[in-house]
Amino acid sequence: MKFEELSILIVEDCQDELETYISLAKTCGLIAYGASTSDEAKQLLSIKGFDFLLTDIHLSANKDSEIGEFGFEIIQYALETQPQLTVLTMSHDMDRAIFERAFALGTTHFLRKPITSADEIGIYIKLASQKKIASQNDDSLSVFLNQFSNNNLYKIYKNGVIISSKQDKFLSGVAKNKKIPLVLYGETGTGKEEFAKILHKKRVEIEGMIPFVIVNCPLLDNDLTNSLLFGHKKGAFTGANETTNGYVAAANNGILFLDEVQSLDIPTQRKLLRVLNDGSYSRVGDMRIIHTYFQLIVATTKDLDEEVEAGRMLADFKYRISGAELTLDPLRDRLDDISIFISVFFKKEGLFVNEELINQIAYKCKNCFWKGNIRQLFRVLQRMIINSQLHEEDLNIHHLQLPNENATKSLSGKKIFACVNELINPNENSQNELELLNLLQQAFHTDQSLNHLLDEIEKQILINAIKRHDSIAKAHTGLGISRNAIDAKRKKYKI
Ligand SMILES: Nc1ncnc2c1ncn2[C@@H]1O[C@H](COP(=O)(O)OP(=O)(O)OP(=O)(O)O)[C@@H](O)[C@H]1O
Repeated sequence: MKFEELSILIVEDCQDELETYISLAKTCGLIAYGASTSDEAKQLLSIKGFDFLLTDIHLSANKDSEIGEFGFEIIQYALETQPQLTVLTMSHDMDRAIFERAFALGTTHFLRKPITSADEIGIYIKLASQKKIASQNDDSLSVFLNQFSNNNLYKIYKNGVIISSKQDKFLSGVAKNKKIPLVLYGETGTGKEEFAKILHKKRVEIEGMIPFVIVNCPLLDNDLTNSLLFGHKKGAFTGANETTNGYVAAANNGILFLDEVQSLDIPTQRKLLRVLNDGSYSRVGDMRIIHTYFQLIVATTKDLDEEVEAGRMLADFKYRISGAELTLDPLRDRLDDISIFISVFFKKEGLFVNEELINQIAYKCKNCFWKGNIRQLFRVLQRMIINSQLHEEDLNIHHLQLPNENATKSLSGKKIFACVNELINPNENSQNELELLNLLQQAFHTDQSLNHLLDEIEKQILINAIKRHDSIAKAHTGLGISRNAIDAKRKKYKI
């Protein structure tokens, strides 16, 4: 893979690694420059234009300073001074917070260190260039997206976020009623944060720029939680050299998004409750009462009623954060949407993929469990592109590598039926079990709508689980779905 005449700045604090990366980049035909601290990188960026930046995250500001996450500062500086630049980030640490912050700042791809081959650099440079061209070619993306949006079932945003028209309307309603909090339920990777961002976008369209503050609750450091959320007064504790405003102040007149809200401890819930009731709070080490008003969005992978029942969440807090509620279904429950996700993903990556290949990929993906949901699907598709580039072949179905735990079971229909039959003793079959066996028999011997059959089977499983547990709360836990999900299914199947 050759990239003649294109230049790259590589920032890496380990001298040996820096030299290796420069030499690998040169093998790809890139004109490569190196820097080992953030000050050096900024200096180079201020005097010379580059096509690409490849930066480590953990490095020092200068030769005398300690190592910190200065890579973020470099990305920010680079894109401010050279907005046309394409940024790639590398790190040993594939920590999700780092990953997401790098992307939020404008990174197009994230490479795991150490990088050992020129091909690896070449592939990512090629992918990054395609993605950049696709995002600049906004018109073609919009025309493409409109094909799907026009059928009125979906709204597709320019950044590729796909949402049902019904959900979009719902969020528009919440945006107009900014006193209503929003609770987003859903497994990991179902798009809760994306939905929160859409709500913010809708409010900005109505009111102009307003703050949007994201708090990843599990990452709040126990000792510093109060200070991070509510700010502190200078001198309040050792190390409090300046008075700070916390997240709640930063969200004033805007939106505070508490991700994984169930992980907040009880004292913090109590303090937040006061803010949510009348907007009042005080900084750590300060008696003065201050006010802040924001719309609250919380996201959770848990059933909040159960959190209350288990004593992990204050009933008052749950009551106060409840308002509008949206449950984002797992990908395995929205198989009809898989083709659209795949099409939009490739379009955003700047790749033309024909309909036949999209259908083949979708067919295979529909048999997967997708425990990481849309995030996991997109990673698998990204891996597919990388596989095709590594083999220097046009993208084809053989490049698709489904995650192992998702591998389709290779039992034939007859074998599955025999297994089920063995599990259920025919002499003691309940009406419900017989119904299930009938359905499976029909499924294997006649042509019927797959979705209809799966719905019918799901219904029988739910009826059985509710009967077996004699409690809806226990049934949804047993089935590994949320309370909201079971309620929605009960409504759908009129159970
Ligand atoms: N509706 C969607 N349309 C397009 N892409 C989506 C959508 N939902 C999620 N994604 C993709 O999946 C990724 C993960 O989504 P997001 O972070 O919003 O999930 P989440 O539910 O907040 O996950 P977690 O609970 O782990 O924080 C996004 O970065 C995006 O690439």
